[in-house]
Amino acid sequence: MAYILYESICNYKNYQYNLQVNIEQYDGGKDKQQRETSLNELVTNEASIDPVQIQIIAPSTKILFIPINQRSNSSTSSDIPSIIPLRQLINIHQIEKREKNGNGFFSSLPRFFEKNQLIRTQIKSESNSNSLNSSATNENEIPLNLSLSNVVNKDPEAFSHIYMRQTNELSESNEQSTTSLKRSILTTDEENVENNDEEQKSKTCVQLTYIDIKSPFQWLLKHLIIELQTEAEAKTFCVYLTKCLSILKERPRHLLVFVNPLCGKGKGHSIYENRIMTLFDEAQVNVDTIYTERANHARDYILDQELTKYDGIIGVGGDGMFSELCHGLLLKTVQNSNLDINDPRVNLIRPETRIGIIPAGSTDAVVYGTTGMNDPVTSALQIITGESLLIDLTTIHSEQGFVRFMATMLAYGFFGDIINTSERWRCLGPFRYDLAGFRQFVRNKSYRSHLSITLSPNDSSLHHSVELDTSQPLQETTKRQQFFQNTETDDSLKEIVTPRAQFCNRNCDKCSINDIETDGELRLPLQIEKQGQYTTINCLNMPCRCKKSKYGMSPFVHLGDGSFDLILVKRSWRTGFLRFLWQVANDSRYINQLPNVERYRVNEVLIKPELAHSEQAGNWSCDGELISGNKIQVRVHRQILNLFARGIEFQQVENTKKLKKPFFSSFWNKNKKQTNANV
Ligand SMILES: Nc1ncnc2c1ncn2[C@@H]1O[C@H](COP(=O)(O)OP(=O)(O)OP(=O)(O)O)[C@@H](O)[C@H]1O
Repeated sequence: MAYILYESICNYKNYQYNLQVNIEQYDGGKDKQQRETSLNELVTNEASIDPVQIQIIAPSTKILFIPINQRSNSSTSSDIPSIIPLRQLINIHQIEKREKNGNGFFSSLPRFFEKNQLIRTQIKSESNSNSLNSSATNENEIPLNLSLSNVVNKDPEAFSHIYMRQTNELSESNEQSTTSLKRSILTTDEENVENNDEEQKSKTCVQLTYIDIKSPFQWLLKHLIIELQTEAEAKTFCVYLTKCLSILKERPRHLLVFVNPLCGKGKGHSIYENRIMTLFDEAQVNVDTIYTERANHARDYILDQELTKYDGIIGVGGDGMFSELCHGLLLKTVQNSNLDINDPRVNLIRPETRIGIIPAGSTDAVVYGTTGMNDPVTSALQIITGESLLIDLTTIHSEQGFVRFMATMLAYGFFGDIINTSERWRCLGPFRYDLAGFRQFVRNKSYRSHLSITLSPNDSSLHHSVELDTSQPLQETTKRQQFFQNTETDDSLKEIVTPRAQFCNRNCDKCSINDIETDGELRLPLQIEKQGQYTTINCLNMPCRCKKSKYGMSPFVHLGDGSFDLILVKRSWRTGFLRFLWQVANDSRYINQLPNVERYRVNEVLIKPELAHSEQAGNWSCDGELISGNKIQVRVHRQILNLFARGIEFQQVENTKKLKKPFFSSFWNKNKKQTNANV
């Protein structure tokens, strides 16, 4: 049942609204523990509301702006949202608006303006100036409340010098210009206040800072200043909403932030100081910041220090920084619970602390995979609102024991060799990767390997009309095993084991399946052995999207379903491998249709290079770092990390599109047998 916690009239510009705070009563549904709170916790002594003892669902609380006295359809402002859900509210406070007689403007401008908001305001003030000036001819129609855009319109002289600075400084489009611009507005404003103190009269306004989620991939911070009728009303409104905000338990209050000053060509420092710190300030999140001084600084700090006072650990950097945080946190949990990390069958325990990553690296595959794009502000806002995403990680073991955790991709062969060569060519700068890639492509090396693959039992493609006798799981495994082993051609096997084409969404079905038993059907892992000559063998825990690959190498891998994708690229002519690379860069949804590519969804894989007498093994790379081993075992750990991220909301864009077969696919299929024979 919906309940109105607060109601009054407010003004925004020259429009009037019925302002409501609606809460929803808890009706005994699921998620009780997390969501309920008692209404009397929200109601203070000052409140006029009857402190009824009801349970409410805090996250469903919303602020409504209902237009009143509509004279025409255009009598509401498009700047004001009709609803601000509590989840999207960052903070609220009363501000005092002083108005100059005649040419009124604020003395209390919002504390913080985002760069793009300032630009938008500027553009708006230029384009709307005529219409607003003419609409203000009648005294009764002068806006009761003024935003920055109106201020500029109403008193062009007072702001003309600021306008000049805005134009000059913003055209430089660097972070510093935004900072100095903020200062310039406030300074000018304060000077005017001092000079005209007697002329001013006081009104009470409320500033709401909230997140605008117009695009699911990009979140923006916005400010809204509304005016209430009396100071008491404004105060009650702020008290209620502050209380509501305080019961959002998922929001972090204290964070530890590691900044890699060298990441992404040295942009980590400026991204953090100019764009992110102000957001944490706005949200009143306490932050302890450490600028890393060497590789593994963050990992060692997490391992050595007591971190229980923090609600989360944040890295400002790229995938390497993310990997450091994972290693620090997971190894600490392993130590604390006396687990043997060198045992390939180790069962890890999920750390309680959440990890967040603010993208500032050169690839940012983790952030692309978990938020949909690499926007530092969006990631910071998802941390502030306490979004949560459980993701899988894999352990990598060699014959020597534990090697490392893998978050994005493990590669043997082509991609490992590129990393190895580019390490030796460091003096060439970033260009070395392209050069090493070209060299490797020309060499067209392939490696003979043996793979023991444990297929994921949760992938529905495996339930291919095999009748199960659930009372005898062991026997059943054998039956299935036989079914797969007796499958005659490579093609029919491929059809059965290729994962379903379904993007991993926020709240996706596959990641929310609880166990290996669903629909009364017992799903058991299935073992297959493979042997062949491969140009590259890749294990992907995330899609690995980046600027150079729209969908990543494995677009349908799921973040939390307890499996990862194994992509095998068999030896082929260079043209065959070029097709694979082209498809990865442009549209990897179809790579399994290439004759030389196989894709499996797996729980575990053991990769053993098989070398003839004088042959040299290929190189291994894991999350962009070189690793070594004669045989490598990769094993997934389901939902082992809790990330501050929302997951990707693909459904609006991608799932509505029908997957089309690639242009060449019919040609490939026709010639598949011939190509295989040639190789
Ligand atoms: N102060 C530092 N000096 C040298 N290396 C550092 C420092 N801080 C972190 N590192 C190391 O730098 C490596 C790369 O960092 P990071 O991943 O943040 O940036 P990137 O390489 O630009 O981004 P990406 O991994 O997305 O391509 C990491 O492996 C990390 O261990």
